[in-house]
Amino acid sequence: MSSNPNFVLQGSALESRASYQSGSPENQWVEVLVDCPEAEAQKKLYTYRLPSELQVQPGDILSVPFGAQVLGAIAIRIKDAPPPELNSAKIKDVEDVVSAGFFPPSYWQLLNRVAEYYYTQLIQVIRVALPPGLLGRSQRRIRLIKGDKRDSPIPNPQSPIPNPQYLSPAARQILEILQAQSAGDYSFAYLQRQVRGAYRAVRELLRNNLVESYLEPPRKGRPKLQKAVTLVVDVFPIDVTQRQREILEVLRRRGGDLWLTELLQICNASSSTVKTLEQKGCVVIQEREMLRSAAEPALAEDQPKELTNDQAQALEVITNLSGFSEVLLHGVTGSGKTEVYLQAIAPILESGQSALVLVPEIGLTPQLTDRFRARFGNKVCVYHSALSDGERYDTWRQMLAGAAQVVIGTRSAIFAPLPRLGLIILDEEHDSSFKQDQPAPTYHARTVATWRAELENCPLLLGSATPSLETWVNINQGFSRESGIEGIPNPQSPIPNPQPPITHYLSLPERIQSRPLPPVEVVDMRSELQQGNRSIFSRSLTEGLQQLQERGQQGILFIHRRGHSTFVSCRSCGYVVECPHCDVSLAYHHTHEDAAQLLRCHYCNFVRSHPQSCPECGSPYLKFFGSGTQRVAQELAQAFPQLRFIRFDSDTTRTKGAHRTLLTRFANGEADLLVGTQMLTKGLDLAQVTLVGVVAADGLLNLPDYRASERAFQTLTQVAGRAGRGNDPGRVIIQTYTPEHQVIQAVRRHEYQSFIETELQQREALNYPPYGRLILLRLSSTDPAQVQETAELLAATLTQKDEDSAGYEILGPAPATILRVANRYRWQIMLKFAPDSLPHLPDFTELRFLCPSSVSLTIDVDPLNLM
Ligand SMILES: Nc1ncnc2c1ncn2[C@@H]1O[C@H](COP(=O)(O)OP(=O)(O)OP(=O)(O)O)[C@@H](O)[C@H]1O
Ligand SMILES: [Zn+2]
Ligand SMILES: [Zn+2]
Repeated sequence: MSSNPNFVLQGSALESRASYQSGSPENQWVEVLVDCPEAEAQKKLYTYRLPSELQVQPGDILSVPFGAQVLGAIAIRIKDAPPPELNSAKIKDVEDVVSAGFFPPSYWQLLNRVAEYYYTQLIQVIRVALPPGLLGRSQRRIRLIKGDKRDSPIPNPQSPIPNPQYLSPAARQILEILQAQSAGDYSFAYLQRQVRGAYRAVRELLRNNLVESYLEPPRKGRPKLQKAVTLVVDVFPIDVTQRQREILEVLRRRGGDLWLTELLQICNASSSTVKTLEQKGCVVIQEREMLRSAAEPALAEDQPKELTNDQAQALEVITNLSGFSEVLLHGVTGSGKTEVYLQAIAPILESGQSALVLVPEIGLTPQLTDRFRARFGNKVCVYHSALSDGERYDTWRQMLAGAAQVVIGTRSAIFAPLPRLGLIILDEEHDSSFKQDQPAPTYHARTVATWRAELENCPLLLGSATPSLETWVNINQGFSRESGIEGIPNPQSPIPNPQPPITHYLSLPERIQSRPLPPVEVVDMRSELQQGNRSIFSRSLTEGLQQLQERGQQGILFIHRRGHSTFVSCRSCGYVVECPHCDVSLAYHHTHEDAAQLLRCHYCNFVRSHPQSCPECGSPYLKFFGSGTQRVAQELAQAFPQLRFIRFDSDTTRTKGAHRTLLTRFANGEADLLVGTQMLTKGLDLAQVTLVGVVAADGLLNLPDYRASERAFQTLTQVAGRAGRGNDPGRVIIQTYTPEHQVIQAVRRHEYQSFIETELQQREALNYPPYGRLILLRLSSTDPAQVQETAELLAATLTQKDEDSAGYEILGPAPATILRVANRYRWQIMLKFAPDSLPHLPDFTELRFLCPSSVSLTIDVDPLNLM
């Protein structure tokens, strides 16, 4: 394992840094992030005094006394004075620098930039970036530097016992203790117990380069070691028995390398037999690190495909990029964007660099990760929040090791500590799951990716069939800025450029093999009703579903909501059953015939049984409104008893691996139809899917949000794009009560560009993103009066700032669309401003200072979700 020069993780690499120079300024203090649960609960930085002989930079890893322990900590800020509220006599000293420059400067800059832009504390950003427990409860240890490794001032480097005359008695005592033990290695705490003045004495020894200090990684995160058996001879010696020969043969057939347990299992042998083989010099048994990467099935190898012309052109531009640039790969659904990513990554890996690929939700796209694994094998590493802490820790260590690799991950993987980054890719860049609403930092992975690419001086590739308006405008502006052309970039006539533009627009306007995009049929559900069809399935959709089995094809049915019905209401008095903790109606859940009938809150998860009669007037006539996945599933079972379907929503995919299992069953043809929500719109590439049905598009269209149209267009286009990706032509049926809606019309005609132009005009008129910027202050409290008062106070404070030409407009304060969620009352203040003039907001601590402890405040920068 080669160690990377920038990220130094103790335990795998040692840092012997000359940080003990004298003459550094007296009286400095350092604020540190201490990594342990107690400190974390306090949500604050701790201040320590810097002994004059220590030189510390932000980003260094230190060891500090904390309570009775000595813990790992990250230096955040150097200060010339201690905080006034602390008694400076009581401030403890930093013990030592354990690892200098743990964060390379560019990475440290990135974290600081995120903290600044998103009005949040650096400590919060570091928590998002670091896997939990990376430094937690690390133990500081001291070990002898062996004579041959010592580039010391001692004349004879081979001398086993250095001349101790110039050392203090305490230092000599410690040296003796270490030398008396074969490994020459003790915990610092142990030495402190044995020797008075151990602290100074160890520093003396460090200064003389006689010992080294390191942090032992936390126990729970320790790499898992396991015995591996490696074949080391080509020709088997004659003295091996028949049985031993069999074992060697197995090992050879399996590539000469197996875990011991595996080998024993396969051969049904005992470990003593394998030991004998080791004694005979045929194999070596070694402890090796076993990476706890999430278990994934073995995959057949996959070769690069021969590219279409469009793909080849796009790839050519991408591979010729050098340095920072932003590239939009705008390819219709099924146009082969993923193949372009794969072939863009290959040369990066060959040159010893790494690539980072961000995807919306990893569980939903096992197919995508499979394609990467099939192409790049064990160079692929998956990183997302659903991994266990141990898995995350291992993945981090693997990334730090610095070998060329591909990391595929969700939002937070943008902070993956990959050295030598050569390319960043965001697949489905328009997807809103790249944005974190809360907790802070409320970052958008695309924004952070832009900064990271800039800092690492590498290209950023954004891929989508339906690019976000932000990206569209951004690419367009960069393009025209550099090349001097106005308006929408035209990929058909690339403008010759003396200097390469910093943004590029690449288009894949056709599907692979010139397959047509599926025709989209819009069904007006009002006329269905007029003609006497009361079913939730139109006649077209019914016919389409009936044909599936006959033709041996598969379909996808998209429903906007999970559950059975969105709400339950009394026919006699109109009462609607609501959540006792939130201002929303409860959704009715009924999964199958014998299952309990439940009412569930989709905001706080409150559950109650379904009442037999109206809680208000006692009437037995309760009616269900709004169809969710369960209701549709029940109606399907009634109307099409032969049809085999799989329900795919967050209720059926709760368990680990459920996504993969259900999708694999579907791909294997165990069902005719996949019925589900939003989750199935992404990246599904199945040749046998010909029919896509949208049961009711209206739920998507009429949301109280300025982004509703953009989002509806993206979702419907993506879901429609699942049809007809193989040889059989596809067909899409969208049912709606508003067939004339511009979103429906744009989806029907596969018209991205004209849709987006209309949309952009509306945004510009209202000064909404991407033309204006927004910051949303979210306040919440269990006390309705207090949160309202605080919101008013904050708004008043911000208004004063406004008079000093703060450069923003204030909307609100106003109660959130749903005032109460999980017993917390929510208020909001919106700030609107021009994108090029940063507002002069009071900083976070100032605003936070105005909030009583019972009111929590989140600053959502560039919010996507305004609810
Ligand atoms: N050059 C090629 N020749 C043959 N098949 C290809 C080629 N490029 C891609 N494909 C295949 O075409 C299918 C669609 O490609 P892919 O899934 O990459 O499209 P996409 O643009 O990412 O789609 P979406 O955005 O809809 O998820 C895949 O099965 C892929 O293996
Ligand atoms: Zn009633
Ligand atoms: Zn609730």
